[in-house]
Amino acid sequence: MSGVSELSESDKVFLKAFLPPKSGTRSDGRDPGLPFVTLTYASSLDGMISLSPGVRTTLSGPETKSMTHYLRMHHDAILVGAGTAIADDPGLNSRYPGATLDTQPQPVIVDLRARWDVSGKNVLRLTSGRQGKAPWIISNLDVLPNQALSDAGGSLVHVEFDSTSEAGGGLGVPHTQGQQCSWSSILRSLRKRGIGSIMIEGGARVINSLLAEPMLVDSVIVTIAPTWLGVGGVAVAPSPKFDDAGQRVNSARLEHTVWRQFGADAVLCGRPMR
Ligand SMILES: NC(=O)C1=CN([C@@H]2O[C@H](COP(=O)(O)OP(=O)(O)OC[C@H]3O[C@@H](n4cnc5c(N)ncnc54)[C@H](OP(=O)(O)O)[C@@H]3O)[C@@H](O)[C@H]2O)C=CC1
Ligand SMILES: Nc1nc(O)c(N)c(N[C@@H]2O[C@H](COP(=O)(O)O)[C@@H](O)[C@H]2O)n1
Repeated sequence: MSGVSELSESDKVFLKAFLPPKSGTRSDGRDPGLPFVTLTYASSLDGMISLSPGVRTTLSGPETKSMTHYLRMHHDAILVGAGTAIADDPGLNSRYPGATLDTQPQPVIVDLRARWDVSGKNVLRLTSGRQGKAPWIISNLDVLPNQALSDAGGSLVHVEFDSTSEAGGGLGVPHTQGQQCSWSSILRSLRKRGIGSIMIEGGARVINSLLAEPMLVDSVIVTIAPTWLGVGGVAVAPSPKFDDAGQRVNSARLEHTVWRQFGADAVLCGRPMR
């Protein structure tokens, strides 16, 4: 049993304006080289997404879990960072009633340092059971994919380091923590591979870095669970931001917000203010 059930018609109506447009691409005349990006995660009342680094933590109740699987079915791809892949061993498929292999999102893992070994992981188990697609791994290394990955039909997506990121780096040079690929490069390379819409689920480093680039994010859908995880949890807290006068300002903000209760949880949808 997946514990995922159909949403009510009114839940679907609530979410509709925040889903990717039917074509899967941006409808507002903006950059066609980028996919429609939905940032979505579950948070506690103290802004935490897990109890401590590397610990898989259930925050969503059954209703918001069902919502997540509904959202997954409405995107071409679903992305997490290496930290999440290592901590959670996620399935990254949609278990929403009626989901077929065709409607499954493409799993994407950002793992530039090849820290995560996909062999024997849930995502491959689901691929072999035809319940999910074989993953793509965003990598900077100029190496052949892991045997288990290529046997399953998955692949590496090569993305260059951002030239402005800490410590530089380049093709084939193992990078140190701190070197980044720009989100724009990652998203553009996925768009070139046919991804028109992508749901980005986390973890904290991925979410925090994307909140600093509101131009790249179309929708934000946050589940808020009625619980506090406490000090030591993994927080969503983007880097501080300063105005031209050097005064501290809010790091990010949503506009056009709507709220709805799903079971015991609240769901907040909005668009990042640019
Ligand atoms: N409640 C929720 O909804 C969710 C909770 N989580 C939780 O979050 C935690 C994991 O968060 P966190 O540790 O921050 O890990 P992340 O999943 O954010 O992964 C971070 C790593 O991904 C790689 N990465 C991400 N973005 C980039 C980029 N632009 N360029 C280069 N590399 C990038 C880096 O790998 P490297 O360091 O190798 O370079 C980085 O360290 C887990 O405990 C998990 O359970 C996760 C998702 C959702
Ligand atoms: N929406 C949501 N609520 C929670 O309580 C969570 N812990 C997460 N985590 C995300 O979901 C992934 C697990 O996915 P599978 O069910 O294994 O497919 C996990 O990796 C996080 O991205 N999300």
